[in-house]
Amino acid sequence: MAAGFTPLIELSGVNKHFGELHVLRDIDLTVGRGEVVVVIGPSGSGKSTLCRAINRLEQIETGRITIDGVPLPEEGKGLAQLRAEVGMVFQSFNLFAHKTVLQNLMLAQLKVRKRGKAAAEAKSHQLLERVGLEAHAAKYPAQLSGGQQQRVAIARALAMDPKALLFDEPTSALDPEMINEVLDVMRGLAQEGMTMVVVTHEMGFARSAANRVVFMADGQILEDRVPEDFFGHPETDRAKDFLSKILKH
Ligand SMILES: Nc1ncnc2c1ncn2[C@@H]1O[C@H](COP(=O)(O)OP(=O)(O)OP(=O)(O)O)[C@@H](O)[C@H]1O
Repeated sequence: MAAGFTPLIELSGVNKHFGELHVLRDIDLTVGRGEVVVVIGPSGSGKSTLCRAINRLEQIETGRITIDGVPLPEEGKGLAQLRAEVGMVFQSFNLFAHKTVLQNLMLAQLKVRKRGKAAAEAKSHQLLERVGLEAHAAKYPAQLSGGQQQRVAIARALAMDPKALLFDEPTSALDPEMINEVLDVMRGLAQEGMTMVVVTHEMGFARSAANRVVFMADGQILEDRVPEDFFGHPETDRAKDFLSKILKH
């Protein structure tokens, strides 16, 4: 964790296998309140699995994950609450196709947050305004561009008043011209102090918005440093190799 932050998300000694594959190896990671941690690394290094483990979309075998000092709940109500408090934004948006944009934003507010209809509706409109999509409230996801759908997904996560947001390759499914409209919303959140863990291949975002860059390879965290240090002087051969390949593109 960078200096000046207090811990919000803590992983210690986390291990997970998929069959023979040791996908998370003794992961220790602390994310401070208000900190933006960008997770990068080669394909298959365990970045998504790490992100999903924090939201308990993947079960870990050994180790401990806590949010605000409280271990992740096992199941049931506590799990829905966790996923509200630590929202996740996926590569594929995961909006309900048969619901309007407004309904997508309202659903979990009514069901999980137990907000009244008027309060949920007001909050939804306010967030749609914030991500620049107020005019699209009555549309269905398929009527929006990918970038717009992802901004709806971010607004939906924000509607739960999360303590933190996890982003799993939020721009990987987007056409290049739409990437920035999503990254701009994320930069805004970072500036406002949202705690964020972001798995991404967008190195520009990592450089400009991250407090720390976590570099993973083969299920391990090999480097965990401030962006200037990581990009300026990567320490491990794996990171040097990764950066030389990715920065060529
Ligand atoms: N449900 C699963 N069952 C079996 N293997 C899986 C499963 N999910 C992921 N894996 C494997 O675990 C490894 C790590 O996957 P993960 O998606 O966490 O990597 P990643 O670093 O996010 O990769 P990418 O950048 O390609 O998304 C990969 O080899 C992947 O094929």
